[in-house]
Formats: sequence, C-alpha cells, structure tokens
Amino acid sequence: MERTLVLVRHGQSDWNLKNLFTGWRDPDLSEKGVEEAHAAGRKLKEAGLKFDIAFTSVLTRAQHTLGLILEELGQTGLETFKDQALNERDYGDLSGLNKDDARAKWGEEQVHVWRRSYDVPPPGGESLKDTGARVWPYYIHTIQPHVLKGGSVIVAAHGNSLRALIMALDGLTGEEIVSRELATGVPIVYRLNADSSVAEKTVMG
Ligand SMILES: O=C(O)[C@@H](CO)OP(=O)(O)O
Repeated sequence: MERTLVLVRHGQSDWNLKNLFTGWRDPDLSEKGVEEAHAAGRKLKEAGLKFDIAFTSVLTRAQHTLGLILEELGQTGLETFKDQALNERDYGDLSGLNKDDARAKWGEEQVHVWRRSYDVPPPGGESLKDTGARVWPYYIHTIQPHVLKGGSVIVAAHGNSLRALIMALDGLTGEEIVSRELATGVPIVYRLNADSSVAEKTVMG
C-alpha cells in the first residue's frame, strides 16, 4: 500500500517576482518558476515517484507547475482535477498591490498579520481559517480517498492553500502556523497510515 500524498507549491510567479499580492489573480510562472517546476519534477523522478491522479487549482501558475512536473515524470496524460477549492487565499483589496507599498501604508505588523495570521482576513479577502474551510473539506472528500485506497497523489497548489492543508495534516495550532513558510517548487511527501494519520513527512528541499 503506497498511500502517498505529494504537495507542491507552484514555482515563482511573475507577481512573486514583482512582489505583488496575488491571491486569485492569475499571473503565469516567471522564468525562474518554470525552472523550479522542472527541478521539482526531476526530484520526484529521482525519488522513484509516479502518480495515479493529480489535483490542482483553477489558476495558471499551479496548473503550469503541475504540467512541467508531469512532463519530467513522463506522465503528461495523467488524470487531473482542477478545482477552485485549491486556489490561493483570496487577498481581497490587497490583490495587485506591492507588498512593500502596503507595509509603508499600513505598517509592517499589520501586513504580517494579514499575510500569516490564522484568523485575521485581509480587507475584503480570506483569512487562512477561511481558506482552510474550503481546502480541508475538498481534501477529505475528494483527495484523501485516493490516497487511502493505496494511491499516489500529487497536489499542485499555493502558499496559503497548502499552509491551510498542512496545518490540519500536521495538527498545528493557529500560533504555530504563523511562522510556517512554504518554498516555491519544493515537493513535500507525506505517507499516510490506513487510518489517515501521517506516517512520515519528507520535504524535498
Ligand atoms: O501573494 C500571494 O497570493 C501570496 C503567495 O505568493 O503571498 P503571501 O506570501 O503574502 O502569502
């Protein structure tokens, strides 16, 4: 029984490079992001991983990352589900703003709270808790069954949609998740027990 779940944040996007709040906006990968996605695919290949099914968001940067990973694995035709439940957290009114300009306007601390706290939403947007409220049910009902039946599953998504998922998988508190950062294009490999608890976690850094 394999029961493998791989989570990967998309490679660097054009807006990550420009330091803009992105959320549900839809920039593609930067050149570096394309390279990061290829590198993630090569790492997974070296580790001998192959997938039975893939999940991603409806945003280009995550889908492009998944496509490049599957290319490296020789699995381009893999069955893939795209769902907005896996989208990045909606950044609301901050979307499209420069992160340094936002710090200058509202202060370092307020911007950090909007970016990393568990339950404080950015103006007009989603908190991590709100994001988890759509990511977790999708995981439980749609993704996890494929893992528990012995499959090998890849999820290509976003910094905060994956932070929400990891918070639940790792049993982290609202305080503990604040300091968790996810690097772009770094696969995280979970092996699950039959009862859905985590048996093993490896970050392919
Ligand atoms: O802009 C965003 O949508 C996210 C991810 O790039 O940014 P942050 O690092 O603030 O979560």
